[in-house]
Amino acid sequence: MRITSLLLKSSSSSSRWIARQSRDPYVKSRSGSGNSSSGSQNQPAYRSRSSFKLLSLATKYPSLLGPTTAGDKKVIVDLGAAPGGWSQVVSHLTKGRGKVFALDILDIEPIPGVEVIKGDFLSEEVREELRIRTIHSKPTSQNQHEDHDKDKVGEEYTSTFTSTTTPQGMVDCVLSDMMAPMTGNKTRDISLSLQLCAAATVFARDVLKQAPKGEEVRKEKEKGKKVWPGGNLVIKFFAHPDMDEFRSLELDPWFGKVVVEKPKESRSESSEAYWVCLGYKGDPTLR
Ligand SMILES: C[S@@+](CC[C@H](N)C(=O)[O-])C[C@H]1O[C@@H](n2cnc3c(N)ncnc32)[C@H](O)[C@@H]1O
Repeated sequence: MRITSLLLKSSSSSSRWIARQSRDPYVKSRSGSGNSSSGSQNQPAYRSRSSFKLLSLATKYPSLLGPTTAGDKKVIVDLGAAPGGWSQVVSHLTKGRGKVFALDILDIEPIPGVEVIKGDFLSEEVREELRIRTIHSKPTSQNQHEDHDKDKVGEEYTSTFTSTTTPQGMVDCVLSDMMAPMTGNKTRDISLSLQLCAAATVFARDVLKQAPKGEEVRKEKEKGKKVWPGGNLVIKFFAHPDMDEFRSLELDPWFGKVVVEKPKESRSESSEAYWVCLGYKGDPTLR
């Protein structure tokens, strides 16, 4: 194909993209009138269109960012966080009282209360650094690390946790909106996406708070609704039979409840969806 036709092809797809963006209400409200710091009192401006997907999920699942215990500080990990929309939402919903770790290969402009880590999540060293940072995060009333308190920082503290097993997770919620650049080759794209899902899942198993044995699910006193006391995981995936198999083997047995969600803000022509995994129960073979 000649380069001119490639250019023509890309310019017509660019115009389609621009037209679609200008019609998209979530793109319009993302940055107010072009100023990303603008926004109303109730609805702050967010950096990404994707922010509205997380807002939608958090509205449907009020304890998504962590079991709602008054005064409890949440620890939340945001994977594939750039430009920072989901972290802004988390910071907003936790009223700045949570501890948020945002990781991406790309730069993320600072967000108050959010600790940014730049690195490739598929690198074992990067995952290990993030895991250690979550262990150093401020303990919550529920955490079971009282013997690893703040004065145990530095080498001793770190070396205690350099093994791949965390005795008890510190994290209330792991969010993954990670998405590798699409190559157009479906087999390759699904395989890359599966790799990211697998890395996020293994990491979540290592760091999430685990529901106490025998208390994996309970009913709320007032409304009689079911609640899952363990930590939660949200992962973006692309619909494919391999993904269904991944879910039934790697997610369903480990969580109290796993649901597929396609927020209305997610474009209908995209095969993306999210697994919302509630109530981490731990290794099914050990229960
Ligand atoms: C859809 S965007 C995330 C948008 C973000 N949730 C927001 O609201 O601003 C997907 C992100 O995944 C990141 N990503 C893809 N592969 C990654 C990897 N291996 N490690 C870290 N980040 C990765 C990309 O750099 C990209 O910023």
